[in-house]
Formats: sequence, C-alpha cells, structure tokens
Amino acid sequence: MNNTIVWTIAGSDCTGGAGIQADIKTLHNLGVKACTVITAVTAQNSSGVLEINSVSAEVLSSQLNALSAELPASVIKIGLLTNVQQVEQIAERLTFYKGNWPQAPIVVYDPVAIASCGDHLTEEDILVAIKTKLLPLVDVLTPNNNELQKLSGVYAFSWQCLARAGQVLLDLGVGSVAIKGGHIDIAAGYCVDYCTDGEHNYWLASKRINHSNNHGTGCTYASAVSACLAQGFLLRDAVSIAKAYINQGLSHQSLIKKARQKIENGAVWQGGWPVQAKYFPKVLVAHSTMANALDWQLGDNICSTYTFAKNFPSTACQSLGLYPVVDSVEWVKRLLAAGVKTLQYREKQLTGEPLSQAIEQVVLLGKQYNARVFINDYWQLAIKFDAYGIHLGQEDLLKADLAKIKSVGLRLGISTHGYYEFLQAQEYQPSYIAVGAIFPTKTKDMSNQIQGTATLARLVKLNTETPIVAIGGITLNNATEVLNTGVGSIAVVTAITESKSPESVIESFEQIFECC
Ligand SMILES: Cc1ncc(COP(=O)(O)OP(=O)(O)O)c(N)n1
Ligand SMILES: Cc1nc(C(=O)O)sc1CCOP(=O)(O)O
Ligand SMILES: [Mg+2]
Repeated sequence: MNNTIVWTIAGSDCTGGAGIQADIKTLHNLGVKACTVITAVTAQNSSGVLEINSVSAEVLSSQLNALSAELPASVIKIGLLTNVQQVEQIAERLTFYKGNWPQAPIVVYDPVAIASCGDHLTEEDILVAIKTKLLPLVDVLTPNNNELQKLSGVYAFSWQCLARAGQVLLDLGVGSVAIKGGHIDIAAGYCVDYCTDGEHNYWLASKRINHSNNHGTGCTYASAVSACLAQGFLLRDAVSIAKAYINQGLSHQSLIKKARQKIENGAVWQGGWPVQAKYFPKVLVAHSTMANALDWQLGDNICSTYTFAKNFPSTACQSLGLYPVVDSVEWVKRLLAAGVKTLQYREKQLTGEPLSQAIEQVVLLGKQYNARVFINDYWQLAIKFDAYGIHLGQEDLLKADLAKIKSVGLRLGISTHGYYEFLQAQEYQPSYIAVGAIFPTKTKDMSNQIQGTATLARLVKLNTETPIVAIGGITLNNATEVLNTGVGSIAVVTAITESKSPESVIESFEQIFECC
C-alpha cells in the first residue's frame, strides 16, 4: 500500500458486490488508500434494486468536510448520484477542490446514475444537470453502452459510431472518455473498449467472457482506473490494467466452488494486481490480424509507407546482455573492440550521404565482429546495407514498411513506455521489446514515462518469449536492481559515453550480469 488516497463518492450496495463496497475492495487490492463518501444506502439483491435511501445534503457535506480537512485525494471517483441536488453539490465541491488544493484531483466518473442494468438508480431525470454541471469537471468518464447512448445520443453499431459518441462526450467538456465494450456488440465474441482524449485513441480488445457473475463490473473498472491514475500511470496504461483486472475478476468465477458462487451473489471478483498475460487485452493496431478479424479499419497517423507484419526473426538468445546505444562510428568501433555483442547506432545529427556512409560502416563493423548491431530510426538504410536489425520507436513504427523489413530478414526491436505500448508492441511479435525509461534520464525527455523497476518486473513476466531490454537512467549503481526484475538486457547511453573508462564500465556491467 502506498500513500496515495482515492475518494469514492458512491452508493452502498448491501450485497457487497458493487458500489462503495466494490470500490473499497478494488482500491485496496490495487494498492491505494480508499476513503468513502456515501451518497445513498441501497437495498438490493439478485432480484434487483429494492430501495434507494439518498443521504441528505448535510450528510453528504459532513463527509466531504471531514475528508477534505485531513485526507485530500489525488483521484476522486464518482459513482451513484441520486438527484439533481447531489449532482450540483458535488460539482460545486469539485470546482473548489480543483481550484484550491495544492494538487488538483483527477476526477473519474462512472455514470451509474443514468442507467444500471434496467434498474433506474435515480429519483428523477438528472441528465441535464450531469451534462451541464458535472461533465465539464470530469477528467475520465467511464460509460457502458447504455450510459453512452443516454449521454451522447449516439447508438454505437459500428467502430466509427463509437468514435463519434466519444467525440460528443468530449464536446460536453469531459477530458477523456473510456467506453467499456462489455455490452457493445459490434464484433461478435469480443469486448472492445475505446478510450480517447480527442488527440489519442486507444482500442483494447478481449474475448468476451460470458459469466453471470458480473454485478459490479462498472464500479470495479472505474475504481481500477482510479487506483492506477493515483499511482501515476498514464490513462492509456490505467485502462489497459483495468481491463485486465475485470477479465481476471470475470474469469475467477469459473474457478470457484458452487457454494462460494452462491455467496458471491452474481458479483464480479475483486482480486489483486493482474499479473497473468491471458487477462490483458490486445491493442488494435492498423492492419493487424486482430484488427482485420474484427473488421476494424481505424488507426491514427499511419503513413503511406506503413505495412503491417508480425513475427520478426529471433535474436537467437533470450538475454541480449549489455546493450550500449551510441551515436558515432568511432564509438561503435571502440565498443565492438571491447567485446560488446549487442549495440545500437543512434544517430540524430547526420543526414544525406554522410549518414548513409556511416550506417554502411557500422553494419560492416557489426559483421566483422559478429555482433548484433541495430540501426535506430533509418530503416530504409538498414535494409539497403543489410543490417543485423532495426530499432523503432512508437511513432517510427507507423512510417515503416514492416513487411519489407521482415521479408529481408532484419530483426526488429520496438521501444515501449508502459503497459499499453508494451501490449501494442506485442502485436508485431518483434525480435525484442525495450521498456523505458526505467529511471529518470538526462539523455532524452522522458517526463511522465518513468516506469520504475516494479512495473518493469511485471512487464517482464507478461512476456517470457520475447527478449526484453530495459533502458533509461541505468548505471552500474542500479543495474543489479534492474536485473533482479528478470530482464535479460540493459541498454545504456551515458553510463558508457560519459565514463572516463568505458572499457572498465563494460567489464563491470559484465560482472553484474554474471552475478544476477
Ligand atoms: C534499446 C532502445 N530502447 C529505446 C530506444 C528509444 O527509441 P525511440 O523511441 O525510437 O527514440 P530515439 O532513440 O529515436 O530517440 C532506443 N533507441 N533503444
Ligand atoms: C534513448 C532512450 N530511450 C529511452 C526510452 O525510454 O525509450 S530512454 C533513452 C535514454 C537512455 O539514456 P541513458 O542511458 O543515458 O539514460
Ligand atoms: Mg527512434
């Protein structure tokens, strides 16, 4: 448990499966402290919602006052609001917190008040108040299909419609929308979630898990997103982890005994941090096998040179060892002579003929020393000079003729920064996946994308088939901590290029590799 606080402002579900109770379990199990503000006490069971007792404005206020005095939240998750007065009261409070707290809280709203499995958990039509007063204060909205329709007026019968519905909600002032695909039937047998902030679009697909124990999935999902955001994950990573969390919860039902199932009373399970690859969704990438199977033809920023390919040649070893990344032919020569077996040429200054000549030389040197030399960015020149491999970043991928790279037998390494990009990279089945930045680095601006070794360890366990490379801020001092995550390779720039004695640094790294 870390010291981040999430408030959940929601209704109590006496069965313990949804509402405040599901929120507390999810937040706690995902490692944050949960504080609660109860909006209503509901009486419900498997036959439906029997009674809703809304709390008064005074009771709502007193809870908010008590918490804001001592336990301000980094994320405020909102669920059931039962009437216009509550919507207005919460909107007023959020405006104050956002304007006055030293750090404005992130607001996640799961709009359960407007439609919930046929049981209308509202005393009156509060749609107008929600749209005009609350949504402009919401950073992440997590509607299901019914809620999406009610709020946007769009019926999502195609991927384009889903994207349009998201845009309508953004136009109402919401920062980002994470639409849950659980009740959306565009692709038979699959649940596809769609998340957008208007600039970036994330599509996450999982096989539908048909299980009757699904009560509380909406609350659990929004709480999982909140727990991740509170711990500093980017939204794209938070929605990826939350989807895995729900898949884990739904899958758990088939593992538990009949008697236990009766007690669960139709509710989804709130387990621990999802660590098994099978629960994680697939990212829809342009022209991929999965995208084609789902007849999904969207995709941002694709260049005319892009083609999709997967299953790139292997590097023939799971652990690539020390992997220096350097920017000159001189460095390549020196490090190969020092015995380095994996290396990257990352040139950011040269262009035209000098660049071409440099890459030709680097490739030749790699062959002379029988080393794995990757060329960063310049995939056409890497193909031209028959390099060992190419390293591409996320943006570079959408410009590259991947089918050509694969057909000529070049290895492909892909950069990733967090869960979402890691899942996305897996769709290409590259020769290795790089994860960064592990620590802060002065070599490149990686703000908001520092992964730490805990996330690295979890990502390494998600894919034991592809070699994983850790990069960013790695030195001799923290290399053991990095290798203890199980990662097989460490990429470094300044640890070598700024050292007075690069050869002895290489030797020390090699010793650390041997010990771990
Ligand atoms: C091993 C390794 N990992 C990550 C990177 C970063 O590549 P990219 O995202 O393409 O950024 P630039 O290096 O081009 O700035 C890398 N080069 N090597
Ligand atoms: C080039 C690069 N890519 C990164 C990523 O996370 O994708 S971090 C990084 C810089 C690595 O340099 P140093 O070893 O000096 O920290
Ligand atoms: Mg690059």
